[in-house]
Amino acid sequence: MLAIENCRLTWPDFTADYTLQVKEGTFCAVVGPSGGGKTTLLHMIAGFETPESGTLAFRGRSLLPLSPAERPVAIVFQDHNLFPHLAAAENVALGIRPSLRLSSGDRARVTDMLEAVGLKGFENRRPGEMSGGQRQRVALARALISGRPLILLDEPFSSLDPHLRRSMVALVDKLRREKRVTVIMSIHTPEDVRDLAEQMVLVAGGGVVATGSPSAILHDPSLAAAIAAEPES
Ligand SMILES: Nc1ncnc2c1ncn2[C@@H]1O[C@H](COP(=O)(O)OP(=O)(O)OP(=O)(O)O)[C@@H](O)[C@H]1O
Repeated sequence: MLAIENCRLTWPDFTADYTLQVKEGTFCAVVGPSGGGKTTLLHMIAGFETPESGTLAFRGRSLLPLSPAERPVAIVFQDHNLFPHLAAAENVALGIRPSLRLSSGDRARVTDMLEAVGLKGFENRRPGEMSGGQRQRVALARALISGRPLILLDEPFSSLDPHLRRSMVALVDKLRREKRVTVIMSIHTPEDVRDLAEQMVLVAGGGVVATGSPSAILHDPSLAAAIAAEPES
């Protein structure tokens, strides 16, 4: 279980206070209006933002004393954060060996992971030689190969066309099951995750406004205004 209780962050123009529980192994989608606090929530779980108060624990252990590198968390950013001068295999290998001194076992794991995300044969391609969807597959592979049980994805597919976006969400869901990880993904287009996410969290005004099954959230008339505030990317 990921348990977040009254985690508060204050900036001059924005106050956030998050309370949320996510069961392990779940596909959890975070939706809500632009500027509502989705990215801030993910950054806080990853350790890039530190709450002034509250508790944040995974498997009963507080994450707050841990640096981002020490947390059981891997994050995929919207802009993928790949190193442009490194090949796909090296970018993925950074998830297990930041030094890039790879054993033959490491190389085999990288090849297997690239195959799992549908990039067999792309080992030597650099990010600039791949499409947006392929780059996000590399970023996903790097997050998954780390073996960290909590995978955060911050609007990872919003630059992709709707068809590709949906197939990437389906890939994330398939890999979540295979690798038995917990996925928390923020997304601007709730309909893309309606059939696959088990938990949907509506974040607005710096807090969790509602959480439940996607159909419960998306069919609740009192939440429609906040959800409809979402621009189609
Ligand atoms: N380091 C910071 N310092 C000050 N304000 C910040 C900081 N980080 C985020 N904010 C503010 O927090 C608010 C929430 O931002 P956040 O990026 O979490 O929203 P979001 O829901 O992810 O939006 P979007 O859907 O547009 O990505 C915004 O008003 C933003 O300006």
